[in-house]
Amino acid sequence: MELLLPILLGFLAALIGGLYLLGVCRQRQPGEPPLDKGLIPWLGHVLEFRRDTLKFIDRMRQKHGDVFTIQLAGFYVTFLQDPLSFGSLVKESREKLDFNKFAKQLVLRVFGYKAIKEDHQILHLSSNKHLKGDGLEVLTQAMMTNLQNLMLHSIGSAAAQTTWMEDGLFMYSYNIVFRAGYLSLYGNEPYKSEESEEKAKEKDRAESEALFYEFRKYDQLFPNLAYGVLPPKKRLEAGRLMEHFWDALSVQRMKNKDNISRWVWDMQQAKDEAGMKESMINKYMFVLLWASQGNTGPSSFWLLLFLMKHPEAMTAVKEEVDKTVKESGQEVKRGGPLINLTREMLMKTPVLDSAVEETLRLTAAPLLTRAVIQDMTLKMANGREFFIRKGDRIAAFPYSAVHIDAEIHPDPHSFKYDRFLNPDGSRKTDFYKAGKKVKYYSMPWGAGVSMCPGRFFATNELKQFVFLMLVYFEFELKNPDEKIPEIDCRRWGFGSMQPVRDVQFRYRLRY
Ligand code: HEM
Repeated sequence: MELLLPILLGFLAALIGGLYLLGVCRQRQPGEPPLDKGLIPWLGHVLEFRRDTLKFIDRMRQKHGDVFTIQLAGFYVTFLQDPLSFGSLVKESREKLDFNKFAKQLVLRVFGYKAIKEDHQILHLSSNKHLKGDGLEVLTQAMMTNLQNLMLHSIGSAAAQTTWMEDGLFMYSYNIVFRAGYLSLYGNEPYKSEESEEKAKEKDRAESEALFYEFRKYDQLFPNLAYGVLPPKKRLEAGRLMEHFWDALSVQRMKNKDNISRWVWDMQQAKDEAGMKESMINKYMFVLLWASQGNTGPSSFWLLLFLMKHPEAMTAVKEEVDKTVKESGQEVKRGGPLINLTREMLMKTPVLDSAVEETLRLTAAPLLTRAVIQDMTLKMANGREFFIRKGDRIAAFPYSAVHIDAEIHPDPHSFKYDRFLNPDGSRKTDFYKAGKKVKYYSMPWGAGVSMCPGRFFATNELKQFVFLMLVYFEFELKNPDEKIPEIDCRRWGFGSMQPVRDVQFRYRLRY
């Protein structure tokens, strides 16, 4: 008996420790948000959450209100779903809420990249210089040249002039916008003479096509890879794809390119100066490819589709596009020069701006997550306060909290191209809930420290693509009565959503 007692006590301690680790022992303390651990120890609600994040969060919100803590695969995550209180999450100091810790783990798992402490500063320095203001002018011009190379290379051939081409709208849009964006950021094949220019352009087209093909494979594995639930065979495939991208985007390969964007170039240099190994910089190039090309393509699909399904929106945008071209003194005609769509022209399109914002409201659904570094108090707009524990996470899912809130955006599931326009044609930024102005009325780019640094370039890319489609092509849905496809709910939380199926359309040159 004397011998048995310590063994029994040891066993009991291990059992309690185990249960504690599995989260079974955690209880809601006074002042904390409602706690919902789910039925499965440690895993908690992760399966339901992964299956359909939107549905799950709405169910929790109905049960608990706008703030609740749930258990997700070993983490306790407090969801803040009151849009009037988003400031508490977005503006909280970095000593209390940290974005990097969470992002570091993710980029290692999904891109093989080991983050360094200078990363965020390097990214923001380069983005502030080259993805906004004057720096953006250069990139917008590069995008224009590359879009025209990809979309109009067959111009001049008699067949291309009259023949209808058929394609899936999602694949067509994603393909063109991905490839043009990639070439604009990572550079073009160099050439020395006019003859070799055509060859170089052809090589750009072929190489970017091959890259897109591989990117789509990775894209489809991504959500499960990010959640660490890929089956072994697919994990191997993801590993093989990663290696392909590290090589395809490597510093060595880029040395042979022309027109590499300063955005990418400056970051390569800064990481080199910070002492990072070249093989790790190659991996970072893949992080940047993912961040810059994974969202804009799908968003361009939704934008074109919404316009095609809403003739009044299409007419308004088309009128604005025609007017902008005319006011620039240019004319599009058969055999004439290609139009030069400048950043200045892109700044005179409030109707298209509103259509882009509306598209992103309906189809961009990021999950904002922060690690809680110190015990803290979450202050709500209505004066309530909640204690949050160190080691937990705080998250917001603006899609359900704001984007489709019927009070903020009446008839929230309908596409209204002028939702973000005032009657005088200026941008509408006044939206209300319970009589209070909502500052964060749409959050496709996230917010605060991790807000998308590429948002101005992304908006330009979407506008350039639609602009060129309207100027150069006639296009229509193969089946005009076909319904807008549902959103693929496996991707909630990952930025721009994708459709569950493609939609066939046809297009041909107008001139
Ligand atoms: C429609 C297109 C796009 C959407 C909807 C989008 C959305 C987002 C969102 C929601 C985040 C924040 C993620 C978080 O808080 O965890 C983000 C981050 C980021 N985006 Fe975008 N993005 C788009 C296009 C772009 C483009 C074109 C670029 C670059 C040229 C870019 C570069 C980045 C980078 C580098 C980050 C990481 C920021 C950081 O770590 O602080 N994005 N994006």
